[in-house]
Amino acid sequence: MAWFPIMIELGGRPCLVAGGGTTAQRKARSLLEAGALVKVVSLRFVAGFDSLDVRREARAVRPQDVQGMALVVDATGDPETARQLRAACRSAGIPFNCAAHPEKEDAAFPAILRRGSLVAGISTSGASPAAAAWVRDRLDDAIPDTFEEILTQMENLRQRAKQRFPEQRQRAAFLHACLDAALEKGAPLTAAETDEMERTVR
Ligand SMILES: C[C@@]1(CC(=O)O)c2cc3[nH]c(cc4nc(cc5[nH]c(cc(n2)[C@H]1CCC(=O)O)[C@@](C)(CC(=O)O)[C@@H]5CCC(=O)O)C(CC(=O)O)=C4CCC(=O)O)c(CCC(=O)O)c3CC(=O)O
Ligand SMILES: NC(=O)C1=CN([C@@H]2O[C@H](COP(=O)(O)OP(=O)(O)OC[C@H]3O[C@@H](n4cnc5c(N)ncnc54)[C@H](O)[C@@H]3O)[C@@H](O)[C@H]2O)C=CC1
Repeated sequence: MAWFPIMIELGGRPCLVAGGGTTAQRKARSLLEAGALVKVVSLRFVAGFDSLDVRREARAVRPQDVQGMALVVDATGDPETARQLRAACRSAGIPFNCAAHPEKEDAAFPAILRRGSLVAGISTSGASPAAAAWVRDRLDDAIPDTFEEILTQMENLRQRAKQRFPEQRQRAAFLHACLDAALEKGAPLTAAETDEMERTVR
């Protein structure tokens, strides 16, 4: 296995989940957290779907269902359904995730950590989803509670650095110095502290 991690924009984009079991429920929730418009087609649905903001269709899934989707997830556990959906996705150029047969998929779900703008996806190349989740949880423990606020400040400081420093080298030095100082302090810097950083770098 040699998987390449890539971030894909799913906000406001339609995604199909085939199957209505607990695995489909977890995949659907994960897609909703990314802002996707989720349609779930399944013969039956577990009760957990009642609290999810998805469009449900109670029927067998068909290859035509993949049309117009940004991503398709098969969580039916049925090899023939997986084969048909994968073929339909392949010919339409749509990324396909198969919960039960990783060897048949083009895309896998990692264990995900979200903290404001931070998104981390951890994979073990299919070896152990439990181990991927364990690494995600350790990462979660290691990142301070204030990280989200610091990240918001860093986003603003990047705009400021682009305006104030003509050279990339200065911009990078300023941004690294601000990040190190904020993490050391455990909170976003004050205006006086960022002004001081700017003077130091000049
Ligand atoms: C290849 C991959 C394809 C994909 O689903 O995209 C895949 C495949 C399979 N998973 C199986 C089982 C379980 N998976 C989970 C949970 C998660 N599985 C996830 C991802 C992936 N699972 C992809 C690779 C990820 C990587 O590279 O590491 C996570 C990270 C993300 C997510 O699903 O959203 C999420 C943790 C999320 C979290 O905690 O946040 C649990 C629940 C638990 O752990 O309690 C169990 C039951 C316990 C167990 O079996 O360990 C089986 C065997 C099924 C069987 O036995 O019938 C297969 C098929 C096979 O391997 O053959
Ligand atoms: N990737 C992962 O993280 C995990 C994958 N799995 C695998 O994923 C598969 C699904 O797991 P569960 O949700 O526990 O199974 P499940 O049997 O509870 O759910 C399967 C769902 O698919 C529906 N379905 C079956 N054939 C269909 C069809 N042709 N059209 C529409 N709907 C159809 C069923 O009505 C049911 O709702 C299993 O094969 C399991 O081995 C299981 C756990 C985790």
